[in-house]
Amino acid sequence: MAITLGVIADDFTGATDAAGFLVEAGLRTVQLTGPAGIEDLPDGLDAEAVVISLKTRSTPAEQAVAESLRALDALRGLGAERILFKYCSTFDSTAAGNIGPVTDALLEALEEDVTVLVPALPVNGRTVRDGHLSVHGVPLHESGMRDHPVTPMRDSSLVRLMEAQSAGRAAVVPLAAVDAGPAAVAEALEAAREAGARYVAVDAVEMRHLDVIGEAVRDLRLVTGGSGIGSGVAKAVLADAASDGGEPADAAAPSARWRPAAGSAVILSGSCSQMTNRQVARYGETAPARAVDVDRAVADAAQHVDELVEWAAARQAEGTAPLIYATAGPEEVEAWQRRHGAEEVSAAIESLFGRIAAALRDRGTVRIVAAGGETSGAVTRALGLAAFEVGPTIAPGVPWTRGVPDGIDLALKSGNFGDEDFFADALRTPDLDETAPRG
Ligand SMILES: Nc1ncnc2c1ncn2[C@@H]1O[C@H](COP(=O)(O)OP(=O)(O)OP(=O)(O)O)[C@@H](O)[C@H]1O
Ligand SMILES: O=C(O)[C@@H](O)C(=O)CO
Repeated sequence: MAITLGVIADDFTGATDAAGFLVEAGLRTVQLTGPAGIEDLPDGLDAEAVVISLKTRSTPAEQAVAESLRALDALRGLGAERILFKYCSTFDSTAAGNIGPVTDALLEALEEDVTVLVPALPVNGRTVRDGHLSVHGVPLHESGMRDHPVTPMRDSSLVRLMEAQSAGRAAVVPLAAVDAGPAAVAEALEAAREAGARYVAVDAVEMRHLDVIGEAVRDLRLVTGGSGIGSGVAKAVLADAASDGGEPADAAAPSARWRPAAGSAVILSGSCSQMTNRQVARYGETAPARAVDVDRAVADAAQHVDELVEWAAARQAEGTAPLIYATAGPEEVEAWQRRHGAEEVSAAIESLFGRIAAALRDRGTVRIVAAGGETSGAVTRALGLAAFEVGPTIAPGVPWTRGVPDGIDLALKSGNFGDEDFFADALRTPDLDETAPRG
Protein backbone atom coordinates (compact mmCIF):
# COMPACT_ATOMS: atom_id res chain seq x y z
CA MET A 1 0.00 0.00 0.00
CA ALA A 2 1.58 3.32 -1.07
CA ILE A 3 -0.32 6.38 0.03
CA THR A 4 -0.23 9.97 -1.18
CA LEU A 5 -1.54 11.86 1.82
CA GLY A 6 -0.86 11.21 5.49
CA VAL A 7 -2.84 12.90 8.25
CA ILE A 8 -1.73 13.24 11.86
CA ALA A 9 -4.80 14.13 13.95
CA ASP A 10 -4.55 15.29 17.55
CA ASP A 11 -7.79 13.63 18.64
CA PHE A 12 -10.18 10.92 17.57
CA THR A 13 -13.22 12.88 16.52
CA GLY A 14 -10.88 15.22 14.66
CA ALA A 15 -9.45 12.20 12.84
CA THR A 16 -12.84 10.90 11.73
CA ASP A 17 -13.83 14.44 10.79
CA ALA A 18 -10.76 14.67 8.54
CA ALA A 19 -11.19 11.15 7.19
CA GLY A 20 -14.83 11.88 6.33
CA PHE A 21 -13.85 14.92 4.27
CA LEU A 22 -11.09 13.00 2.47
CA VAL A 23 -13.57 10.26 1.57
CA GLU A 24 -16.09 12.80 0.34
CA ALA A 25 -13.42 14.40 -1.82
CA GLY A 26 -12.83 10.96 -3.37
CA LEU A 27 -9.69 9.61 -1.63
CA ARG A 28 -9.75 6.01 -0.43
CA THR A 29 -9.01 6.53 3.26
CA VAL A 30 -8.21 4.37 6.26
CA GLN A 31 -8.08 5.65 9.81
CA LEU A 32 -5.68 4.18 12.38
CA THR A 33 -5.91 4.51 16.14
CA GLY A 34 -2.21 5.28 16.48
CA PRO A 35 0.92 4.53 14.44
CA ALA A 36 1.11 0.93 15.64
CA GLY A 37 -2.22 0.25 13.89
CA ILE A 38 -0.31 -0.06 10.63
CA GLU A 39 0.93 -3.48 11.70
CA ASP A 40 -2.65 -4.70 12.12
CA LEU A 41 -3.89 -3.63 8.70
CA PRO A 42 -5.26 -6.58 6.75
CA ASP A 43 -3.26 -7.53 3.66
CA GLY A 44 -4.62 -6.04 0.51
CA LEU A 45 -6.32 -3.07 2.19
CA ASP A 46 -5.98 -0.34 -0.37
CA ALA A 47 -5.81 3.34 0.55
CA GLU A 48 -4.65 6.63 -0.92
CA ALA A 49 -4.76 8.39 2.43
CA VAL A 50 -4.15 7.25 5.98
CA VAL A 51 -5.31 9.24 8.99
CA ILE A 52 -3.62 8.47 12.30
CA SER A 53 -5.61 9.46 15.38
CA LEU A 54 -3.58 10.49 18.37
CA LYS A 55 -4.86 11.71 21.71
CA THR A 56 -2.43 14.57 22.11
CA ARG A 57 -4.64 17.66 22.19
CA SER A 58 -4.35 17.95 25.94
CA THR A 59 -0.96 16.33 26.53
CA PRO A 60 2.25 18.22 27.36
CA ALA A 61 4.12 19.47 24.30
CA GLU A 62 6.99 16.99 24.68
CA GLN A 63 4.65 14.00 24.53
CA ALA A 64 2.60 15.49 21.67
CA VAL A 65 5.81 16.06 19.68
CA ALA A 66 7.13 12.55 20.29
CA GLU A 67 3.84 10.89 19.31
CA SER A 68 3.38 13.11 16.26
CA LEU A 69 6.89 12.29 15.05
CA ARG A 70 6.18 8.59 15.48
CA ALA A 71 3.04 9.02 13.40
CA LEU A 72 5.04 10.93 10.79
CA ASP A 73 7.55 8.08 10.53
CA ALA A 74 4.74 5.56 10.08
CA LEU A 75 3.10 7.66 7.35
CA ARG A 76 6.39 8.20 5.53
CA GLY A 77 6.96 4.46 5.79
CA LEU A 78 3.73 4.06 3.80
CA GLY A 79 5.04 6.47 1.18
CA ALA A 80 3.14 9.64 2.14
CA GLU A 81 4.57 12.63 0.30
CA ARG A 82 2.21 15.17 1.80
CA ILE A 83 1.35 15.54 5.49
CA LEU A 84 -1.61 17.28 7.11
CA PHE A 85 -1.33 18.01 10.82
CA LYS A 86 -5.02 18.10 11.80
CA TYR A 87 -5.93 20.03 14.94
CA CYS A 88 -9.23 21.43 16.05
CA SER A 89 -11.17 23.97 14.01
CA THR A 90 -11.12 25.94 17.27
CA PHE A 91 -7.30 25.75 17.47
CA ASP A 92 -7.31 24.50 21.05
CA SER A 93 -4.56 22.56 22.79
CA THR A 94 -2.90 22.77 26.21
CA ALA A 95 -2.60 26.04 28.15
CA ALA A 96 1.05 26.37 27.10
CA GLY A 97 0.03 25.20 23.62
CA ASN A 98 1.30 22.15 21.78
CA ILE A 99 0.22 23.00 18.21
CA GLY A 100 3.31 25.22 17.87
CA PRO A 101 5.83 22.66 19.13
CA VAL A 102 4.33 19.86 17.03
CA THR A 103 4.32 22.07 13.92
CA ASP A 104 7.96 23.04 14.53
CA ALA A 105 8.99 19.41 14.97
CA LEU A 106 7.16 18.33 11.80
CA LEU A 107 8.65 21.20 9.78
CA GLU A 108 12.11 20.24 10.94
CA ALA A 109 11.61 16.53 10.23
CA LEU A 110 10.30 17.33 6.75
CA GLU A 111 13.11 19.87 6.14
CA GLU A 112 10.60 22.62 5.37
CA ASP A 113 10.72 26.22 6.56
CA VAL A 114 7.12 27.33 6.21
CA THR A 115 3.58 26.02 6.57
CA VAL A 116 0.02 27.30 6.69
CA LEU A 117 -2.47 27.46 9.57
CA VAL A 118 -5.97 26.77 8.24
CA PRO A 119 -8.39 25.84 11.03
CA ALA A 120 -11.44 27.24 9.19
CA LEU A 121 -14.40 24.90 8.64
CA PRO A 122 -17.15 27.19 7.34
CA VAL A 123 -19.71 24.39 6.92
CA ASN A 124 -19.63 24.10 10.73
CA GLY A 125 -19.42 27.83 11.39
CA ARG A 126 -15.65 28.14 11.92
CA THR A 127 -14.33 31.04 9.87
CA VAL A 128 -11.07 33.00 9.80
CA ARG A 129 -10.92 36.64 8.78
CA ASP A 130 -7.80 38.80 9.16
CA GLY A 131 -6.28 35.89 11.06
CA HIS A 132 -9.04 35.91 13.72
CA LEU A 133 -11.01 32.73 14.35
CA SER A 134 -14.77 32.87 14.92
CA VAL A 135 -17.38 30.23 15.76
CA HIS A 136 -20.74 30.97 14.11
CA GLY A 137 -19.78 34.64 13.90
CA VAL A 138 -18.69 34.91 17.55
CA PRO A 139 -14.97 35.48 18.23
CA LEU A 140 -13.44 32.24 19.53
CA HIS A 141 -12.68 33.68 22.98
CA GLU A 142 -16.32 34.73 23.42
CA SER A 143 -17.75 31.41 22.13
CA GLY A 144 -18.48 28.29 24.18
CA MET A 145 -14.75 27.45 23.85
CA ARG A 146 -14.09 30.07 26.52
CA ASP A 147 -15.35 27.56 29.12
CA HIS A 148 -14.03 24.30 27.66
CA PRO A 149 -13.33 21.88 30.55
CA VAL A 150 -9.89 20.86 29.27
CA THR A 151 -8.71 23.39 26.69
CA PRO A 152 -10.38 26.80 27.24
CA MET A 153 -9.61 29.42 24.58
CA ARG A 154 -9.17 33.03 25.63
CA ASP A 155 -7.83 34.60 22.42
CA SER A 156 -8.97 34.54 18.78
CA SER A 157 -5.85 35.79 17.01
CA LEU A 158 -4.07 32.92 15.27
CA VAL A 159 -0.91 35.01 15.04
CA ARG A 160 -0.80 35.69 18.79
CA LEU A 161 -1.83 32.13 19.70
CA MET A 162 0.80 30.59 17.43
CA GLU A 163 3.67 32.94 18.26
CA ALA A 164 3.06 32.36 21.98
CA GLN A 165 3.65 28.62 21.61
CA SER A 166 6.26 28.25 18.87
CA ALA A 167 9.75 29.15 17.78
CA GLY A 168 8.96 31.33 14.76
CA ARG A 169 6.90 34.22 13.48
CA ALA A 170 3.37 34.12 12.13
CA ALA A 171 1.69 36.11 9.35
CA VAL A 172 -1.73 36.33 7.70
CA VAL A 173 -2.88 35.88 4.11
CA PRO A 174 -6.08 37.94 3.94
CA LEU A 175 -9.36 37.01 2.32
CA ALA A 176 -8.73 39.35 -0.62
CA ALA A 177 -5.84 37.13 -1.73
CA VAL A 178 -7.93 33.97 -1.30
CA ASP A 179 -10.75 35.51 -3.30
CA ALA A 180 -8.21 36.35 -6.01
CA GLY A 181 -7.37 32.64 -6.42
CA PRO A 182 -4.61 30.06 -5.87
CA ALA A 183 -1.85 32.03 -7.61
CA ALA A 184 -2.48 35.09 -5.39
CA VAL A 185 -2.42 32.92 -2.27
CA ALA A 186 0.80 31.21 -3.35
CA GLU A 187 2.35 34.61 -4.01
CA ALA A 188 1.26 35.98 -0.63
CA LEU A 189 2.63 32.86 1.06
CA GLU A 190 5.98 33.27 -0.63
CA ALA A 191 6.09 36.96 0.34
CA ALA A 192 5.33 36.06 3.96
CA ARG A 193 8.06 33.39 3.92
CA GLU A 194 10.59 35.84 2.49
CA ALA A 195 9.64 38.32 5.21
CA GLY A 196 10.56 35.70 7.81
CA ALA A 197 7.21 34.07 8.65
CA ARG A 198 7.26 30.37 9.46
CA TYR A 199 3.48 29.93 9.94
CA VAL A 200 0.96 31.63 7.71
CA ALA A 201 -2.68 31.82 8.78
CA VAL A 202 -4.88 31.89 5.69
CA ASP A 203 -8.34 33.43 5.83
CA ALA A 204 -11.39 31.41 4.76
CA VAL A 205 -15.07 32.12 5.32
CA GLU A 206 -16.62 29.76 2.75
CA MET A 207 -15.86 26.14 1.93
CA ARG A 208 -14.81 27.11 -1.61
CA HIS A 209 -11.95 29.14 -0.08
CA LEU A 210 -10.48 25.89 1.22
CA ASP A 211 -10.33 24.50 -2.32
CA VAL A 212 -8.43 27.62 -3.40
CA ILE A 213 -5.99 27.22 -0.51
CA GLY A 214 -5.64 23.48 -1.22
CA GLU A 215 -4.51 24.31 -4.75
CA ALA A 216 -2.22 27.10 -3.57
CA VAL A 217 -0.30 24.89 -1.13
CA ARG A 218 0.43 22.07 -3.61
CA ASP A 219 4.16 22.47 -3.04
CA LEU A 220 4.06 22.42 0.75
CA ARG A 221 4.92 19.07 2.23
CA LEU A 222 3.33 20.09 5.51
CA VAL A 223 -0.10 21.70 5.82
CA THR A 224 -1.74 22.32 9.20
CA GLY A 225 -5.35 22.99 10.03
CA GLY A 226 -8.84 21.52 10.31
CA SER A 227 -10.68 18.95 8.26
CA GLY A 228 -11.78 21.58 5.72
CA ILE A 229 -8.27 22.14 4.42
CA GLY A 230 -7.99 18.34 4.28
CA SER A 231 -10.76 18.46 1.73
CA GLY A 232 -8.99 21.21 -0.24
CA VAL A 233 -5.71 19.30 -0.23
CA ALA A 234 -7.43 16.03 -1.21
CA LYS A 235 -9.07 17.67 -4.21
CA ALA A 236 -5.74 19.13 -5.32
CA VAL A 237 -4.04 15.74 -4.89
CA LEU A 238 -6.73 14.08 -7.03
CA ALA A 239 -6.53 16.80 -9.66
CA ASP A 240 -2.76 16.31 -9.85
CA ALA A 241 -3.19 12.54 -10.15
CA ALA A 242 -5.75 13.00 -12.93
CA SER A 243 -3.50 15.39 -14.85
CA ASP A 244 -0.69 12.81 -14.53
CA GLY A 245 -3.01 10.31 -16.25
CA GLY A 246 -4.08 8.61 -12.99
CA GLU A 247 -7.52 7.24 -12.24
CA PRO A 248 -10.39 9.63 -11.59
CA ALA A 249 -11.76 9.88 -8.04
CA ASP A 250 -13.27 6.61 -6.84
CA ALA A 251 -16.94 6.89 -7.72
CA ALA A 252 -17.89 4.12 -5.28
CA ALA A 253 -16.11 5.67 -2.32
CA PRO A 254 -16.39 3.70 0.94
CA SER A 255 -19.24 5.94 2.07
CA ALA A 256 -21.32 4.45 -0.72
CA ARG A 257 -20.14 0.89 -0.15
CA TRP A 258 -21.29 0.09 3.39
CA ARG A 259 -24.01 0.97 5.86
CA PRO A 260 -23.98 0.75 9.64
CA ALA A 261 -25.08 -2.54 11.15
CA ALA A 262 -28.57 -3.11 12.53
CA GLY A 263 -28.68 -4.19 16.19
CA SER A 264 -28.14 -2.84 19.69
CA ALA A 265 -26.80 0.69 19.94
CA VAL A 266 -25.69 3.03 22.73
CA ILE A 267 -24.77 6.70 22.99
CA LEU A 268 -21.93 7.71 25.30
CA SER A 269 -21.57 11.46 25.79
CA GLY A 270 -18.62 12.98 27.64
CA SER A 271 -18.58 16.25 25.73
CA CYS A 272 -19.61 19.36 27.67
CA SER A 273 -19.87 21.64 24.65
CA GLN A 274 -22.92 23.85 24.24
CA MET A 275 -24.18 21.81 21.30
CA THR A 276 -23.73 18.48 23.06
CA ASN A 277 -25.66 19.82 26.05
CA ARG A 278 -28.53 20.61 23.70
CA GLN A 279 -28.27 17.24 21.96
CA VAL A 280 -28.34 15.37 25.27
CA ALA A 281 -31.37 17.34 26.45
CA ARG A 282 -33.19 16.75 23.16
CA TYR A 283 -32.48 13.00 23.01
CA GLY A 284 -33.55 12.57 26.64
CA GLU A 285 -37.01 13.94 25.79
CA THR A 286 -37.90 10.79 23.88
CA ALA A 287 -35.38 8.08 24.80
CA PRO A 288 -33.86 6.57 27.95
CA ALA A 289 -31.02 8.74 29.26
CA ARG A 290 -28.98 8.38 32.43
CA ALA A 291 -26.40 10.73 33.92
CA VAL A 292 -23.07 9.48 35.20
CA ASP A 293 -22.64 10.02 38.94
CA VAL A 294 -19.34 11.91 38.83
CA ASP A 295 -18.48 11.27 42.50
CA ARG A 296 -18.83 7.55 41.88
CA ALA A 297 -16.91 7.72 38.59
CA VAL A 298 -14.00 9.06 40.64
CA ALA A 299 -14.33 6.96 43.80
CA ASP A 300 -16.28 3.83 42.95
CA ALA A 301 -15.80 3.33 39.23
CA ALA A 302 -15.98 -0.48 38.97
CA GLN A 303 -19.39 -0.76 40.59
CA HIS A 304 -20.75 2.29 38.84
CA VAL A 305 -19.68 0.87 35.47
CA ASP A 306 -21.49 -2.39 36.26
CA GLU A 307 -24.67 -0.54 37.18
CA LEU A 308 -24.63 1.64 34.09
CA VAL A 309 -23.93 -1.35 31.83
CA GLU A 310 -26.81 -3.32 33.38
CA TRP A 311 -29.11 -0.35 32.95
CA ALA A 312 -28.08 0.18 29.31
CA ALA A 313 -28.36 -3.53 28.43
CA ALA A 314 -31.88 -3.63 29.90
CA ARG A 315 -32.88 -0.60 27.79
CA GLN A 316 -31.41 -2.26 24.69
CA ALA A 317 -33.39 -5.42 25.48
CA GLU A 318 -36.53 -3.24 25.42
CA GLY A 319 -35.57 -2.19 21.89
CA THR A 320 -34.32 1.31 22.67
CA ALA A 321 -30.89 2.91 22.33
CA PRO A 322 -29.89 4.33 25.72
CA LEU A 323 -27.81 7.44 26.33
CA ILE A 324 -25.29 7.59 29.15
CA TYR A 325 -23.90 11.07 29.68
CA ALA A 326 -21.53 13.07 31.85
CA THR A 327 -22.35 16.13 29.75
CA ALA A 328 -22.97 19.17 31.96
CA GLY A 329 -22.97 22.96 31.79
CA PRO A 330 -19.91 25.10 32.61
CA GLU A 331 -20.87 25.82 36.23
CA GLU A 332 -21.43 22.18 37.04
CA VAL A 333 -18.19 21.18 35.31
CA GLU A 334 -16.29 23.80 37.27
CA ALA A 335 -17.81 22.55 40.51
CA TRP A 336 -16.73 18.94 39.76
CA GLN A 337 -13.27 20.13 38.83
CA ARG A 338 -12.92 22.07 42.10
CA ARG A 339 -14.08 19.06 44.04
CA HIS A 340 -11.88 16.39 42.43
CA GLY A 341 -9.24 18.23 40.37
CA ALA A 342 -9.71 18.94 36.64
CA GLU A 343 -7.39 16.25 35.32
CA GLU A 344 -8.63 13.64 37.77
CA VAL A 345 -12.27 14.15 36.92
CA SER A 346 -11.63 14.12 33.15
CA ALA A 347 -9.55 10.96 33.38
CA ALA A 348 -12.09 9.22 35.61
CA ILE A 349 -15.00 9.98 33.28
CA GLU A 350 -13.04 9.03 30.17
CA SER A 351 -12.00 5.74 31.72
CA LEU A 352 -15.58 5.06 32.81
CA PHE A 353 -16.86 5.51 29.26
CA GLY A 354 -14.10 3.27 27.90
CA ARG A 355 -15.07 0.49 30.28
CA ILE A 356 -18.77 0.85 29.55
CA ALA A 357 -18.09 0.68 25.80
CA ALA A 358 -16.02 -2.49 26.12
CA ALA A 359 -18.57 -4.17 28.39
CA LEU A 360 -21.50 -3.32 26.12
CA ARG A 361 -19.60 -4.48 23.03
CA ASP A 362 -19.02 -7.79 24.79
CA ARG A 363 -22.77 -8.00 25.37
CA GLY A 364 -23.62 -7.54 21.70
CA THR A 365 -23.74 -3.80 21.06
CA VAL A 366 -22.95 -3.22 17.38
CA ARG A 367 -23.15 0.60 17.11
CA ILE A 368 -21.72 3.20 19.48
CA VAL A 369 -22.19 6.93 19.11
CA ALA A 370 -19.57 8.77 21.22
CA ALA A 371 -19.65 12.52 21.79
CA GLY A 372 -16.43 14.40 22.47
CA GLY A 373 -12.90 13.99 21.18
CA GLU A 374 -11.28 12.90 24.43
CA THR A 375 -14.24 10.69 25.20
CA SER A 376 -14.08 9.09 21.75
CA GLY A 377 -10.36 8.48 22.21
CA ALA A 378 -11.00 6.67 25.48
CA VAL A 379 -13.83 4.60 23.96
CA THR A 380 -11.87 3.63 20.86
CA ARG A 381 -8.81 2.61 22.82
CA ALA A 382 -10.84 0.59 25.30
CA LEU A 383 -12.37 -1.30 22.38
CA GLY A 384 -8.85 -2.16 21.21
CA LEU A 385 -9.56 -1.22 17.59
CA ALA A 386 -6.49 -0.53 15.48
CA ALA A 387 -8.03 0.69 12.23
CA PHE A 388 -11.28 1.89 10.70
CA GLU A 389 -12.90 2.23 7.34
CA VAL A 390 -14.76 5.46 6.87
CA GLY A 391 -18.39 5.24 5.84
CA PRO A 392 -21.48 7.38 5.29
CA THR A 393 -21.64 10.88 6.72
CA ILE A 394 -24.26 11.61 9.38
CA ALA A 395 -23.59 15.36 9.63
CA PRO A 396 -20.70 17.49 8.30
CA GLY A 397 -17.55 16.19 9.99
CA VAL A 398 -19.15 13.06 11.49
CA PRO A 399 -19.01 9.89 9.38
CA TRP A 400 -19.80 6.37 10.53
CA THR A 401 -16.63 4.34 10.88
CA ARG A 402 -16.18 0.58 11.09
CA GLY A 403 -13.36 -1.27 12.79
CA VAL A 404 -11.52 -3.44 10.28
CA PRO A 405 -11.60 -6.28 9.48
CA ASP A 406 -14.96 -6.86 11.21
CA GLY A 407 -15.33 -4.54 14.16
CA ILE A 408 -18.06 -2.48 15.68
CA ASP A 409 -19.54 0.63 14.00
CA LEU A 410 -18.67 3.93 15.66
CA ALA A 411 -19.84 7.50 15.14
CA LEU A 412 -17.36 9.79 16.87
CA LYS A 413 -18.86 13.25 17.21
CA SER A 414 -16.77 16.34 17.83
CA GLY A 415 -18.16 18.36 20.70
CA ASN A 416 -19.84 21.10 18.74
CA PHE A 417 -20.76 19.21 15.60
CA GLY A 418 -24.22 18.13 14.48
CA ASP A 419 -27.53 19.82 15.17
CA GLU A 420 -29.86 19.23 18.13
CA ASP A 421 -31.31 16.03 16.69
CA PHE A 422 -27.91 14.51 15.95
CA PHE A 423 -28.20 11.45 18.23
CA ALA A 424 -31.57 10.38 16.88
CA ASP A 425 -30.42 11.11 13.32
CA ALA A 426 -27.29 9.00 13.76
CA LEU A 427 -29.29 6.02 14.98
CA ARG A 428 -32.04 6.47 12.44
CA THR A 429 -29.64 6.08 9.53
CA PRO A 430 -32.41 5.07 7.14
CA ASP A 431 -31.14 1.81 5.80
CA LEU A 432 -29.20 -0.11 8.41
CA ASP A 433 -27.50 -3.21 7.08
CA GLU A 434 -29.17 -6.31 8.53
CA THR A 435 -26.38 -8.53 7.20
CA ALA A 436 -23.40 -6.46 8.39
CA PRO A 437 -20.88 -8.01 10.76
CA ARG A 438 -22.00 -7.94 14.37
CA GLY A 439 -19.51 -6.81 16.95
N1 LIG B 1 -19.55 16.58 34.31
C1 LIG B 1 -18.26 16.74 34.02
N2 LIG B 1 -17.44 17.42 34.85
C2 LIG B 1 -16.14 17.59 34.53
N3 LIG B 1 -15.55 17.11 33.41
C3 LIG B 1 -16.32 16.43 32.57
C4 LIG B 1 -17.70 16.21 32.82
N4 LIG B 1 -18.20 15.50 31.80
C5 LIG B 1 -17.20 15.27 30.96
N5 LIG B 1 -16.06 15.82 31.40
C6 LIG B 1 -14.73 15.77 30.75
O1 LIG B 1 -14.66 16.86 29.85
C7 LIG B 1 -13.85 16.47 28.73
C8 LIG B 1 -14.65 16.75 27.48
O2 LIG B 1 -13.78 16.61 26.40
P1 LIG B 1 -14.19 15.90 25.05
O3 LIG B 1 -13.02 16.08 24.15
O4 LIG B 1 -14.67 14.52 25.27
O5 LIG B 1 -15.43 16.76 24.55
P2 LIG B 1 -15.36 18.10 23.67
O6 LIG B 1 -14.15 18.85 24.03
O7 LIG B 1 -16.67 18.75 23.77
O8 LIG B 1 -15.22 17.50 22.22
P3 LIG B 1 -14.22 17.93 21.04
O9 LIG B 1 -12.82 17.81 21.56
O10 LIG B 1 -14.53 16.91 20.01
O11 LIG B 1 -14.62 19.31 20.67
C9 LIG B 1 -13.52 15.00 28.91
O12 LIG B 1 -12.22 14.86 29.45
C10 LIG B 1 -14.58 14.53 29.89
O13 LIG B 1 -14.18 13.41 30.62
O1 LIG C 1 -11.91 20.37 13.90
C1 LIG C 1 -12.85 20.12 14.66
O2 LIG C 1 -13.60 20.99 15.12
C2 LIG C 1 -13.06 18.71 15.09
O3 LIG C 1 -12.63 17.82 14.12
C3 LIG C 1 -12.29 18.45 16.33
O4 LIG C 1 -11.11 18.29 16.26
C4 LIG C 1 -13.01 18.45 17.62
O5 LIG C 1 -12.40 17.57 18.52
